[in-house]
Amino acid sequence: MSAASSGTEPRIVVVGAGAIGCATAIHLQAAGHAPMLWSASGRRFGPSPARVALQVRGGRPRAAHLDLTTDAAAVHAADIIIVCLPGDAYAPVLGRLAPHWRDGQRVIVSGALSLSPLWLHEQARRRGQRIAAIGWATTATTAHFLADGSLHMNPLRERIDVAAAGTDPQTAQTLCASLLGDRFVAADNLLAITLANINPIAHAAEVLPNLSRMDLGERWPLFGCFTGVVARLAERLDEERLALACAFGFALPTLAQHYARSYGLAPDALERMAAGIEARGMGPLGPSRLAHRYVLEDVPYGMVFQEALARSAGVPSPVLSSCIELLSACYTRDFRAEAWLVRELGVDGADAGALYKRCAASRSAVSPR
Ligand SMILES: NC(=O)C1=CN([C@@H]2O[C@H](COP(=O)(O)OP(=O)(O)OC[C@H]3O[C@@H](n4cnc5c(N)ncnc54)[C@H](OP(=O)(O)O)[C@@H]3O)[C@@H](O)[C@H]2O)C=CC1
Ligand SMILES: CC(C)(CO)C(=O)C(=O)O
Repeated sequence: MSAASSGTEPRIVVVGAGAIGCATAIHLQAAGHAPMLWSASGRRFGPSPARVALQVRGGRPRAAHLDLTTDAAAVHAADIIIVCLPGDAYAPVLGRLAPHWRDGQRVIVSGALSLSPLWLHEQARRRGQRIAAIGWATTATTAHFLADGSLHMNPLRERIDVAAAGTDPQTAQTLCASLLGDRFVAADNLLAITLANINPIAHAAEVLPNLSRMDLGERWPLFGCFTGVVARLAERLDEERLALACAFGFALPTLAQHYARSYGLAPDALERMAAGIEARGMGPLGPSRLAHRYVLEDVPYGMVFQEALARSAGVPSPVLSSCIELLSACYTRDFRAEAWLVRELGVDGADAGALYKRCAASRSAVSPR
């Protein structure tokens, strides 16, 4: 019997010691939990510290202390695992952890891209493991490390859409609310939360007009440079995302609504909202190198996935495809070929209705005991 089912505090492990992993763990602590941070590389805090100290900014400056391990046995022992990794870490890190899943575990993918919870759940089933894989459309909060090593983190978002494989959406919602409060909205289908993730399109609009800044290693404020030109590209990409969602019957929040719920602002023109985020000191610097997750994660795991889905559903996505094309040219990389999850899940050329039903069926496929 797990700790959770015996009525004691569930053992929670947060996978990924980046800004979001640390910020999620700190929010969990504030909600009365005792999470353990698990790091694959041990890069940020060293390979073996048991307890790490962080200076936290954003609101009242304070110190936070987190338990940290690099031992996969901690993941095996956990009742709830919260994955805070970029898409390009799914294969190396989750591939390494997969043999350590055990029956009854709930694995939450924060900011899930490319139907990753469906992939985790189906993979586990093939291994004979009964896990519930839960996807959040976005992260619990936004956060970034500052140059002095301190962590800037924002408050929890007002709304996070959640869907699941291996358990029903309401059970997933209740579990998530028990972790971080009443901010989770259950979606029936994992496709809905994948399309609700605005990062791929927002980041494409942000980086494309600023690629030479990244190439030159400049310091530039991400939201401070979110001018009208960025807003117009973001709006066109958002229209295509929402039209695709609509073809599946999902009415999703717009990018402006997402920013409103993430930063406590009133919905407005995107460039004015961005200026508001910047003025409140809530935004990060833009990338100062080309090799950044805004491209390396978001193109193959977000945009190429969305493009394949749009093709399956017969929904035009010319601006999305043009952005993939341009970024592939600028990076001299074939981002479409890098999108292994699209192939692994058989999304390209799939019948859109069949994919929808596969996600729907996965909810009740195997429930953790
Ligand atoms: N930061 C933010 O405000 C937001 C982030 N997100 C999403 O949340 C996720 C995590 O974001 P964030 O914490 O900022 O990201 P980071 O780039 O800081 O990466 C998080 C951690 O993932 C692991 N990792 C990163 N790249 C690789 C790789 N190539 N191979 C193996 N492991 C890797 C590392 O873990 P370790 O150090 O433990 O080895 C790293 O610390 C991303 O998907 C991001 O898009 C979404 C919205 C907002
Ligand atoms: C920039 C931010 C916080 C909001 O778009 C984000 O989504 C990210 O860093 O991944």
